Amino acid sequence: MNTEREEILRLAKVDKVFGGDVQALRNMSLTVRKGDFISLLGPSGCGKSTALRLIAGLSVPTSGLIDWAQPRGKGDLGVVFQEPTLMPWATVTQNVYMPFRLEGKTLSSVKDDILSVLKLVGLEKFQNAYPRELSGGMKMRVSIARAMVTNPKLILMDEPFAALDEITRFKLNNDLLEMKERIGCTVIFVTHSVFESVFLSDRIMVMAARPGRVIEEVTVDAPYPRDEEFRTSADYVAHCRAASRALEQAMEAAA
Ligand SMILES: Nc1ncnc2c1ncn2[C@@H]1O[C@H](COP(=O)(O)OP(=O)(O)OP(=O)(O)O)[C@@H](O)[C@H]1O
Repeated sequence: MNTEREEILRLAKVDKVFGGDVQALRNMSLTVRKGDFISLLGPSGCGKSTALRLIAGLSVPTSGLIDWAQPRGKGDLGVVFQEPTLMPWATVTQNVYMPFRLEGKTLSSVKDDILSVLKLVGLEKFQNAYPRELSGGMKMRVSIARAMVTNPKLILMDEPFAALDEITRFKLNNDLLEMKERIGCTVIFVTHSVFESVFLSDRIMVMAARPGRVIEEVTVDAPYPRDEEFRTSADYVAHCRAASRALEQAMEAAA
């Protein structure tokens, strides 16, 4: 990990308590630097989505701080959910245009940005298609394009590939890393999957439930770009073993 890279965001001792007694997150600290690919890995209920919602500003911490290094502007944050959440009545282009529309920009002024992100996700031939004409993987690509189109400082992804079949998921994992290389974005990615977290991330925050907390940070120091060769390498397996062990400890800690 290169600590020289520009800092984007810092969480310091963040707690989130719901309804006075559900401690969804305890004492979470995390520094996010430009270019990081960080996974939040843990069992159901360990506070992964709560952490993303706090970072997105959709919820406020009960205590602790969430500090952006620079004031966050519109378009500085992209979010991808497990469901693609596309507007069924709108074309691919119109769906990807949405974040710009919220910024008050006209479609004609951002057409080139939309085309270039659709090329990035491999959907330039589907600009005028409607969501019902697309496969699950293609819909997720549109959702990723919509999150990336404003060139945000940070992209939050909440189990985006969990509902997809394994082959589509592997392909999207590969493509996501390729996109990250090409546009140099910064990602926080929520997943239940050890294999996915190791393939994608340079840092894995392994979390435990009741209360939700980070119990270990696993560093995946394998270089990018990563491809199918990495997925079958001894290095990959060794990192998966380390992350699995940390996850087992997380499950034991919550038992
Ligand atoms: N709005 C809310 N009100 C009350 N409790 C909540 C609320 N949101 C989350 N929780 C509780 O906080 C804890 C953490 O939830 P969270 O959804 O962040 O976990 P998660 O790790 O993302 O789980 P999953 O992997 O199942 O999505 C859980 O016990 C959950 O029931």
